[in-house]
Amino acid sequence: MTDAARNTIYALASALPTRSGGAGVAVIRLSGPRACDALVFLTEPGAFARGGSARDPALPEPRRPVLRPFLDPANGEVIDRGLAMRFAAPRSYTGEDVVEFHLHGGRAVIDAALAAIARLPFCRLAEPGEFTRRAFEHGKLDLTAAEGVADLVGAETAAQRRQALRQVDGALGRLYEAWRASLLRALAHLEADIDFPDEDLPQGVAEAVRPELAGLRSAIAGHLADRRGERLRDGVSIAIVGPPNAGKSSLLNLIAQRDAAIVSTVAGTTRDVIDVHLDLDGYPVTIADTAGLRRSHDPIEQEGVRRARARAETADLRLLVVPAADDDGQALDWPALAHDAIAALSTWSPDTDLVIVNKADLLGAADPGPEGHHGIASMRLSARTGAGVPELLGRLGATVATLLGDAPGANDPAPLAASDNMLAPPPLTRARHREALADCLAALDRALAASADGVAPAELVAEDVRLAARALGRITGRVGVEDLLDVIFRDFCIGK
Ligand SMILES: Nc1nc2c(ncn2[C@@H]2O[C@H](COP(=O)(O)OP(=O)(O)OP(=O)(O)O)[C@@H](O)[C@H]2O)c(=O)[nH]1
Ligand SMILES: [K+]
Ligand SMILES: [Mg+2]
Repeated sequence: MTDAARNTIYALASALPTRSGGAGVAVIRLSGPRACDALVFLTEPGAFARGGSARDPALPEPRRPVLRPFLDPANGEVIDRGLAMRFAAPRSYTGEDVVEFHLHGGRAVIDAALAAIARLPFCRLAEPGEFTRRAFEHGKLDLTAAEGVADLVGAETAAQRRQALRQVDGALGRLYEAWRASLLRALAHLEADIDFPDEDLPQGVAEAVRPELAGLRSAIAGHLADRRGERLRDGVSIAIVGPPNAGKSSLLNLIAQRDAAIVSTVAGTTRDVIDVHLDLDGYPVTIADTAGLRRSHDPIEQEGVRRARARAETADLRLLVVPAADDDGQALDWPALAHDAIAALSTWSPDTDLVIVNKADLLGAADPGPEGHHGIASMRLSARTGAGVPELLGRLGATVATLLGDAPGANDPAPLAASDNMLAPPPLTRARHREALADCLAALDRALAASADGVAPAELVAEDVRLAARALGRITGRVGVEDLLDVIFRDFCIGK
């Protein structure tokens, strides 16, 4: 049988069993023209040898699970007993005939079941993302919703889950399609002018579509300027920076609740950037510990300081840690240390960043120090005793919520607390969308410039409006995406 004929695909849809054991249930999914034949062959003794088919009486009603033995079609051995269910095309996830088996989740069961399916000559193992790709190809969802499926499976926090689910439901796709529809309307006007140039129009058509194009331009520019969706998908990035031995790694370990970074009395211990991913009040954050900022002759430490600076510059939020005392308990001039560190980096933001005066356990109550540093608020804590850390986390949580466009506390388990945010237009979530929107914006700018003088030929404006619409169509998958599909679905894992 040729590979093209093996177009009924199968895969384990649930997680692989780990070394410590399997889950209670494993789900194996098949999709394609002969999924129902597979169901019969895998559950009806002797059917494979007989050459039975989907018309076999053994086929259950669609969407009704039935308890069946799961057989090896080669020799009839019962591998497991579980639920079998089918979905008839087009009313299925992929739009094709789909069959699901719910078996026991142990490794031996899964291995034997997959090997049994592989013996059916018309079945092959699915590629990563192939189920969702087929769903896209059958018009079940647009590309943004397909990407939402991958994000939903990968979501680690409540806010990420909400954003991904909204995208699966098509909110982002609808926004882009509405923009595209308004471009296509403008294009239709322009084309009418091209086709019937002698009609006496009160005003140049190119000029007449300007308000619509200008409105769209500002909506897209606003959408591009909003980084909340990407921050939520990728995690808000927090950089811990400061002079050597300030206790940066100690603070990271305390927040992470594990020994992620080496702590020692030696100044210059940390060299690489150490990232820790955390769920902060339901929001995803990545906290980076970095090398202490100082001049050094050691090329490795120099590279560490370069990386620390680079991370601090690109982070969404900076925590500048300064020590209030040295290891012998001698008070240090920490305001001066803070001043130097602030002067050494260019990207400080009083809205988000904090100066953390660490080793407060060594600091007499007598030394409150200045409250603000170049407008950046400060707080004291002790990475040794943990004093002040809950306050820090509370403040970080509120700042992260604000960065993501939520009211502080919106993620608290209150009824539909985030509903306000749900009514706002969905934000941009991916670099792929950003690139296409930037192309769209550039084409719109050209169209607006060409139509500004009022005498531009409609053809000229129409061409750029067409390009702008095309750029939007590529986001949802309406136009010219064949070349993109392999890249997009490669990011999925097998079984999705
Ligand atoms: N007393 C006291 N000591 C602390 C505190 N935080 C850190 N230390 C000590 O300060 C020393 C340096 O801590 P680190 O966490 O390695 O400091 P760092 O800023 O990561 O240092 P580098 O990576 O070398 O830049 C260690 O001996 C810690 O135990 C604190 O709150 N109080
Ligand atoms: K150190
Ligand atoms: Mg360190």
